[in-house]
Amino acid sequence: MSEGQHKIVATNLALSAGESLWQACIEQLAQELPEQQFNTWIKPLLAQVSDDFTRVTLFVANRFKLDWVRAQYSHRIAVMLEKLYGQPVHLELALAPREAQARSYATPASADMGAVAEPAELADDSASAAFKNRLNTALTFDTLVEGTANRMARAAAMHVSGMPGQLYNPLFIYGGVGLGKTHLMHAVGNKLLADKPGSKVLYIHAEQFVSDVVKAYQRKTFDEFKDRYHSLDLLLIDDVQFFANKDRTQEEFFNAFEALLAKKSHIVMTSDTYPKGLADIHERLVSRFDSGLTVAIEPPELEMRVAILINKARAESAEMPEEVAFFVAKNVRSNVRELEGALRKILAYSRFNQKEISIMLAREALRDLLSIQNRQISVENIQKTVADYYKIKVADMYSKKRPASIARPRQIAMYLAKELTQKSLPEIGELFGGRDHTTVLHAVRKISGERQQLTELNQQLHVLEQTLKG
Ligand SMILES: Nc1ncnc2c1ncn2[C@@H]1O[C@H](COP(=O)(O)OP(=O)(O)OP(=O)(O)O)[C@@H](O)[C@H]1O
Repeated sequence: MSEGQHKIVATNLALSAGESLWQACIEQLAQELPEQQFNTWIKPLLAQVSDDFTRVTLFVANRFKLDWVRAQYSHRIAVMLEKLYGQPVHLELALAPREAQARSYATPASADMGAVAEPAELADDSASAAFKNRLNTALTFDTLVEGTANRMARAAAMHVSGMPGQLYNPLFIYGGVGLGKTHLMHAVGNKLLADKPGSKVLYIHAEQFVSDVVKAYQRKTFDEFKDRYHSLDLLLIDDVQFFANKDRTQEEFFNAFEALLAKKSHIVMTSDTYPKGLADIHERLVSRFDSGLTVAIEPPELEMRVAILINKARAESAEMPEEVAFFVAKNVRSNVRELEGALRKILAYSRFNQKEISIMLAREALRDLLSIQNRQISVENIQKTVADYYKIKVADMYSKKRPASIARPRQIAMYLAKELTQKSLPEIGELFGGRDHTTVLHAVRKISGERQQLTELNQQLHVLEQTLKG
């Protein structure tokens, strides 16, 4: 980062909203990181958020700290900001100018500019975090809105938190991005701890597990690693698809899995796909994943999206009229994280302009987002996306070939064309190699009927829809 960018500090870019985004981020990091690490590296950071929320610059006191924060925390911070905001956030690190340091680094001694701890000491979070459960206490069953989309998963999670180690072990929760899998997992841990405070619970992202395996390997500390993982009462492990192609990690996870199940500890996992859909994970592990209860979380339906918006606005001490919530929910359909992003924009917009929340204000606040949503999805795009997904040629979308491996993706593409575009049945037929409109109608009916029955097909359609809606 060049010196030139220091002047950003002086410019007054959407400070309140930016501050609240950054505030939410550091509150989350405070929950997840060992206190000493948090106080030393995160608390002293000064953040500058651009007014469209897409760029965050973090100012760090000196070159050493800058390198350290970049290496150790920048990825994590960027992921968290993206989670909080609902869209990718570009993160930059810069050296803080002197006047900003004087103004903003008036933090406790641990954050003293001169007092730089040894990296080796601080890098070792495996020991200091050994009994930190990494749970976010805000993510509970109470704050999770229930609807048809998550009813099964929620009921199973509730059951596990009440009677761990018994039914549904492991509990495998899968679904698309931002649908509340992580939230549900934390809720299980928080409820168990509320009921039985002495329980040993750990929430961990699969990537962190990978990194723990690597550290244990490098430092030859597998005994400590095993002590740590094999002694838990409840292991919550997020996004296990990240184990793909990591043989050593898979082996260690397999061992932990067997040890935990043998002592009737509970394991809850999440992933973006059902176990058999996981790529590059050993079969013995996949079959273990599937040996308890596997349950999907679907994208929330309209009424659930409305309830989520109203609840979340209330949690921010704001009232969102129902008609505004309907307007937003109809336009933001893909996942809850996006809904949260939309809500944050509306609240910030209303606060800055000191205006009541109305449909007009929401339309204004979400201008960019709505224009992206309204971007036309073309039949050609659907054909290409579906062909890529099922690994067939785009040309097969208009060919006369009939083997099931081709005919079925073609029917799925026809169904999506009817769902996601304004085209009529004859127009769609025309674009699929001049087929009759009754062929299209048959495909649409068949796929929409099967979608109700077949969870796997439903899941594939969600992935395709999310990809197409961008
Ligand atoms: N039913 C719900 N009620 C209230 N909040 C929800 C609900 N579902 C999701 N959320 C919120 O939406 C955000 C995204 O959820 P979460 O991080 O749990 O998604 P995820 O499925 O784990 O996604 P990813 O796979 O991308 O990590 C969180 O802030 C979460 O609290």
